Amino acid sequence: MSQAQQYSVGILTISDTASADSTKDLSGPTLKTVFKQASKEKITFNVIKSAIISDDFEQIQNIVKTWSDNENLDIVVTTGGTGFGVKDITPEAIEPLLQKKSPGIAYAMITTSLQKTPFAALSRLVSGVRGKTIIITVPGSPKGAKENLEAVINVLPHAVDLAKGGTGENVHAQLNAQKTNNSKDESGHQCVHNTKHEHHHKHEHDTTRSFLSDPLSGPVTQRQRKSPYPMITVDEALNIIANNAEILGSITVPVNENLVGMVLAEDVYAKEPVPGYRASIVDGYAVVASDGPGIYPVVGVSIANVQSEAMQLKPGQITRITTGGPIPNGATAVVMVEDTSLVSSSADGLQEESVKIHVQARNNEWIREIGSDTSVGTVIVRKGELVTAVGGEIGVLSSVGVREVRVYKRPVIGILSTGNEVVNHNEPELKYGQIRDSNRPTLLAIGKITGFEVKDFGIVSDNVQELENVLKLALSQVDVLVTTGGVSMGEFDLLKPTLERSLEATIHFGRLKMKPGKPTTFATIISDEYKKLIFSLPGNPVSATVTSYLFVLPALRKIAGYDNWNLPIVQAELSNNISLDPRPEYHRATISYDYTKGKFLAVSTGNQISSRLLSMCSCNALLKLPGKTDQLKELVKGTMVDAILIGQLN
Ligand SMILES: Nc1nc2c(c(=O)[nH]1)N[C@H]1C(S)=C(S)[C@@H](COP(=O)(O)OP(=O)(O)OC[C@H]3O[C@@H](n4cnc5c(N)ncnc54)[C@H](O)[C@@H]3O)O[C@H]1N2
Ligand code: MOO
Ligand SMILES: [Mg+2]
Repeated sequence: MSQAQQYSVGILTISDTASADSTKDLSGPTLKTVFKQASKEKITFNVIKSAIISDDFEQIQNIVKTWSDNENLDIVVTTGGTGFGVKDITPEAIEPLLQKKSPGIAYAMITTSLQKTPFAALSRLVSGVRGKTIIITVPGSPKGAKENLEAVINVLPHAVDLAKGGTGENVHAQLNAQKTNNSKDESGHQCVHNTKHEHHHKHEHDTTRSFLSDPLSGPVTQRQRKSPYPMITVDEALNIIANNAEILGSITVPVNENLVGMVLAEDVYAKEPVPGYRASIVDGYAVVASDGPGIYPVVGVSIANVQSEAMQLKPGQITRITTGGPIPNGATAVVMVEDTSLVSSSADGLQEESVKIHVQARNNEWIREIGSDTSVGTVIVRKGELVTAVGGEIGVLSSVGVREVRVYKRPVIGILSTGNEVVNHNEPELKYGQIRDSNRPTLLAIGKITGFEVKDFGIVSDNVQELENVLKLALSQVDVLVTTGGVSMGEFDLLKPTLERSLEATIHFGRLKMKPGKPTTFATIISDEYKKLIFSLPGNPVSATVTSYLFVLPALRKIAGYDNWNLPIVQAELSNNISLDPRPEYHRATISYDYTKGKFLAVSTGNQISSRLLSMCSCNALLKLPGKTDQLKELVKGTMVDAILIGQLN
């Protein structure tokens, strides 16, 4: 405890002027001084990274990501680009990188500045946590930067400690020992250490709301000509989705065939043994093994049926028994009927009187002991496990007297297509420019085959009001909403602004480094006290299908409580050369097991253009191909690649 706590810091100056001439950067050095002055014997801040860049979206993101993800800095402070100037984009670049937002930090900074100037109201600061790094943005003016950092610097060590999984107590002690000038803790303020706790109320983002999408009412002449959405990787996207996909709770359901497709919310144990009594494995005679071969009187019948109590057998006696029948007390083995012969029968010829046993039975031969199949207390299904029809879980649960189990609630999914040109697929005739809706039938089918309840919300035209109405209606009825179309750069691509501006949804990402599926959009909204997920998939039919497997299905599986919600991946050998796309590609292929080679072989489904839905036909795997580089333009036949299994192996 006496050792000083060390915190690594990076300072990023974001300014066109300063990046052209570093001597113009005054805020960077000012912030460094603030950190130096705040370093005392117990807590020291070490500024180990600093950089000056222009107001460039991608550069900002790259540096902040590197400093947090690769360099593992404790604190990253950016200065500049937080105002209302046309070039100011720092909050827009930083916000998508934050895995947890901390509007309180921005609030503390702005409140302090407001005491000096009303213009502080124009400050658009954002802050939060990425991994184990606390990221804060401060204004570009040296005065504002200093003032703002000083307002929060004393809470940063505590924030870092919590972000790193600590309790924060250590830092509290250090801070108290250091007797910092504004220690709130001395006045009895309690910190919340439960970092898992989430507040589910509607305006969680209000203090930091900022939009990347175009305004809804603006003319086409004013649309952004470059997507403002940072292009993130598929893995980053899956992480974001996983952080937002939460289990919905559990329900108790009876054990029957409807349990198939549900995921257990508890470990389930056998309540009764199987068999519940010592039982015969064959049809024959229960004997006392030590009697040996010989002729014995048949003193009773022990058939697989109700018996009030076990019969009693003495040495020198045998009983007839059927498969599954209860072994009489005193019997030590069963002899198969094939190893016996009838010696005498009753006068009416209906009953066996005595039988010859031809063989020497071994003790316990052909006897299933109580609980030898399933003993009491055996785990039958574990929490997080899926109940399948092949797995036999339903049968075993039935056999041991488990009549009900607790399972996770399954998410209800809504599906809709968007587009003025899109018409129902069974329309008798198409007008020029119309296309048949193939996305909705496909996604409805995927939802159904993967065991989820799907609701169809039809085709919605590219009209903000109609979109808003249907989206709201759908969101009131489902847990996860999947839309297709209208997420790219076209003037009728209205999903992003409608979600963000009309529905007040939070868009977590709007562009991915992948093919197909680049404009895939993921948003969340708090509705009916629940966090609902919205996947706005691209309209191109292949893109919609591929992204529904890659993103929607894992999310549904996570919500449904699957322990293992990722899709299975196998390695497969390419059967053709494949030229690489600049973006990492999810190439549709048919994979099958080749016994002579002892591996899976992958055959491409042909032309992979995102409109060619035929490339999905007979596809059972998505090959994960890397993006093209100067060194690697093509993967040759024979290369082993990861294949995400989306269909049956034939
Ligand atoms: N200037 C740019 N244009 C495009 C970009 C880009 O980055 N810059 N991205 C391209 C990519 S990649 C994709 S993918 C598509 C995504 O488009 P949207 O999500 O906006 O979808 P729409 O524009 O509504 O439609 C695209 C295409 O798909 C057909 N479609 C739509 N819905 C259905 C349906 N339910 N069933 C069958 N087919 C459907 C639609 O008619 C269009 O042909 O954007 C590129 N453009
Ligand atoms: O990424 Mo888009 O999905 O090429 O077609
Ligand atoms: Mg479009």
